Amino acid sequence: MNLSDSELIINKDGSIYHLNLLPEDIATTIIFVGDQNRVSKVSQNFDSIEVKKEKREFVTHTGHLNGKRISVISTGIGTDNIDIVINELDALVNIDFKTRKIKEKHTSLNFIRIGTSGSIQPDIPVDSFLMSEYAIGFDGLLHFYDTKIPPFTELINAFIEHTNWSNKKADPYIIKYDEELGNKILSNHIRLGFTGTNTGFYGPQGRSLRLAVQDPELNDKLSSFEYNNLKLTNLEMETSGIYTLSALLNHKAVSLNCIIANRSTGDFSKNPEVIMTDLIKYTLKKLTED
Ligand SMILES: O=P(O)(O)O[C@H]1O[C@H](CO)[C@@H](O)[C@H]1O
Ligand SMILES: O=c1cc[nH]c(=O)[nH]1
Repeated sequence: MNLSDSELIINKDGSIYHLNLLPEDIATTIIFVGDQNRVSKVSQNFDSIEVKKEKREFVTHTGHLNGKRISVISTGIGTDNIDIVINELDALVNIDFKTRKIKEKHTSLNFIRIGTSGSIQPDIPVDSFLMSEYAIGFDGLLHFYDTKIPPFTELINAFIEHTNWSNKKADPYIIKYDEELGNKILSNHIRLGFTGTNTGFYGPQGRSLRLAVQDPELNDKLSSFEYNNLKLTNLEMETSGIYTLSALLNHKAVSLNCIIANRSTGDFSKNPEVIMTDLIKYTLKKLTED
């Protein structure tokens, strides 16, 4: 089946609609960052930079480090942007833009998110690093796809009961990291965690400036939830979407979090840029050593 012009949208120069990238512009190892200014903080560590392109909040640099080709792309904020980024990256490698047909040979990409996040446990301090072993999505993205991902039904039901989850919100869903890719990056500098992916930074993460939230106890319920020794550790805004689309499209994904806020103690990192630089350098070292 040929994909129509309105489904697979290709710009006049042959690049994909939002990312503005050609198939040859991306490596198979791709680092995601939320903030476009973080892209050059990653690529300044490369030995050489081959591609620099951007459109909207999606900035891409592709280069080489220690003989390995790596891309870094800013996703902007939220799983709605992740839906665009991962579908378009997958199209770049798995759809033939000339015939508009899905290629017979599948190419698998490695996605590594390097993001910031807020801890919800007092013993996970600011300036620490966390790899999301599991993510629970409060954003609903998974429900728009015909998914065969096995649901963690008992865990989700226990969560819904513990939090008295409002049925006006999207049904939470749970999804795991890619263990093989995770093990390549993991060390005793990084703890494994269970990450909540929210559809906003304020109300959805229980922050109240001038607006009251629907459930002021929600963050306490999130941090007190425990099921088979699994406790929720931190909140951010992309991981569940990255894990879901990677699993559905047969790519590998891992999400790394710099803990810059601790929601239970009220702390915020004194120098988030320094700890982010540490995590970037650490991750690049792990990705390029063999
Ligand atoms: O620092 P990034 O990677 O953007 O990640 C976190 O920061 C943003 C909110 O400030 C959200 O995108 C959240 O997931
Ligand atoms: O508390 C936080 C900190 C960073 N990013 C988030 O989404 N939440």
